Amino acid sequence: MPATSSPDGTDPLGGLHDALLAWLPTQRWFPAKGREVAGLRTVSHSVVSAPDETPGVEHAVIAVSFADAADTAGSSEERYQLVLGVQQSPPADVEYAVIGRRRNEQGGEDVVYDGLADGRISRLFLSLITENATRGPLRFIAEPDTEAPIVGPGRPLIGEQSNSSVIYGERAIMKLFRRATAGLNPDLELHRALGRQGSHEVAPLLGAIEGELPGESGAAEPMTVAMLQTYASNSADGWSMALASVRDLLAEADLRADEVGGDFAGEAHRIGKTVAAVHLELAAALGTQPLDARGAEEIEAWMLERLERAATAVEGVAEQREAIAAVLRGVTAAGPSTVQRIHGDLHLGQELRTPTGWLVIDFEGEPSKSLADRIRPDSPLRDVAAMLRSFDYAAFHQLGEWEQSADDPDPQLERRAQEWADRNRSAFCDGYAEVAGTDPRESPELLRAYELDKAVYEVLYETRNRPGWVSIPLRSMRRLLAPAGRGER
Ligand SMILES: Nc1ncnc2c1ncn2[C@@H]1O[C@H](COP(=O)(O)OP(=O)(O)O)[C@@H](O)[C@H]1O
Ligand SMILES: O=P(O)(O)O[C@H]1O[C@H](CO)[C@@H](O[C@H]2O[C@H](CO)[C@@H](O)[C@H](O)[C@H]2O)[C@H](O)[C@H]1O
Repeated sequence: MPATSSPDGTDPLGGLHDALLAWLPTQRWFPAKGREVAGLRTVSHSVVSAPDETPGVEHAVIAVSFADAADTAGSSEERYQLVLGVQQSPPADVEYAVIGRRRNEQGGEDVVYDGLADGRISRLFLSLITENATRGPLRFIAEPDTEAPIVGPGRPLIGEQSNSSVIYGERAIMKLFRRATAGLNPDLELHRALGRQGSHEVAPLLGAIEGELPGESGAAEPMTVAMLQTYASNSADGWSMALASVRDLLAEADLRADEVGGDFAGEAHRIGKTVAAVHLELAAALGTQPLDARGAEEIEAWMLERLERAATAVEGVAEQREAIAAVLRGVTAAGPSTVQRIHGDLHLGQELRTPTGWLVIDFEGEPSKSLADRIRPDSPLRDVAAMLRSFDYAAFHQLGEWEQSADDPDPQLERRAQEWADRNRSAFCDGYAEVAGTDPRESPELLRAYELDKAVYEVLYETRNRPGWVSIPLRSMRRLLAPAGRGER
């Protein structure tokens, strides 16, 4: 059971709470930027390093409470995991990751910093995984029948991320899940299931770190701390590739989407095939079940509840509330279908083009959903719809940079962006149908409901994270509501 305080009864992170409160909003993975933080408490704390090891390594879970409990995620307290490095004089290259200072048992002061910034700590974690070691409440587990490369220190991944990853010599990548949630993380669960299914569509799993989280009753519950997988070197993500293609098209005023050098349709087709293969493998590994009327009502109720939250937060949604609800009701109107485990938050940035094909990454599901909701079987059309949304995003997000003024959009540019989106959405569906054996476009009501639900989610997501982007899903919402599925953008 993780210690919640030091042996003398004091909170070992007590003196650091103010420093943590100042540090957290500066972290990319902290999703609650802009929310009013009411307080912080230590939920669990344990020492991971052996007594003679330098630097000291600690694992902690903190709970951050918010003044605005009516947040879009609806929670007033969120739990996060920390790996801390502790040393009196840490090397200069971790200075940027310093959180604060804390008195030590010798009467001196230690520097406490984000441990993943320290290559010595990431190297220690990698070797503990290969040894199947246990340290305090943490269990380091090598994936059976695989061998993690023993390489030097990890280097932190710099970039947009909801968690924190370190890369080991272009051979392996370890992701520390920042949100602390009891239960098996679906990213680990589905990578494990797909890997054991022999999937070529995901990067092979190499290991994991599991820990414990004190539950409501005080009893410890298992929790996924981190996941180690093969690093796909020489890969490019689908979002960057798609943006380059749209840029080429917008720059070539006289050419059609199929005539410009950077046409993406061939890749969109391959991505469609890859996503369908993942769905078939997930079905084979974890089963499918028929979606009866009750199940459909539950999914629909969830969508309608999200619509209410979005309508309360965003005027552009409130104005269209009834029309949106009518489309979402397509879920119960559509008749029987099948559900299974799916990705749950698919987009072009979750797909990596390697020299041999596409890989799908990050099976955590939508970050704002509870674990129970993220692992609930759902229609594969949710993933298909999310990809269709992503092609729209890629097509329209650069338009602002090309348009003379947002109030005076250039209809020619809009037409060209629309042409790119249509071409790639179709290519994706063609590829999907080829492998899945069923064409998603043959279920138009359900597909439209899932697409609109995703757009509603995106309006909320962008309002909170990237307000400058909110017009992208708002425009798509108007298009999806237009009578023939086409309209004002
Ligand atoms: N197996 C992998 N090989 C190469 N790069 C990867 C791999 N997994 C993730 N990445 C890179 O790390 C980034 C973040 O990974 P992701 O799983 O999406 O993290 P998060 O859940 O924190 O958003 C990705 O956008 C990609 O650039
Ligand atoms: O990658 P995450 O699992 O953190 O997913 C969240 O962030 C995504 C943005 O990074 C967000 O995706 C939205 O923006 C994408 C372009 O940046 C676009 O391709 C997607 O279609 C759009 O939904 C995702 O919704 C969110 O959950």
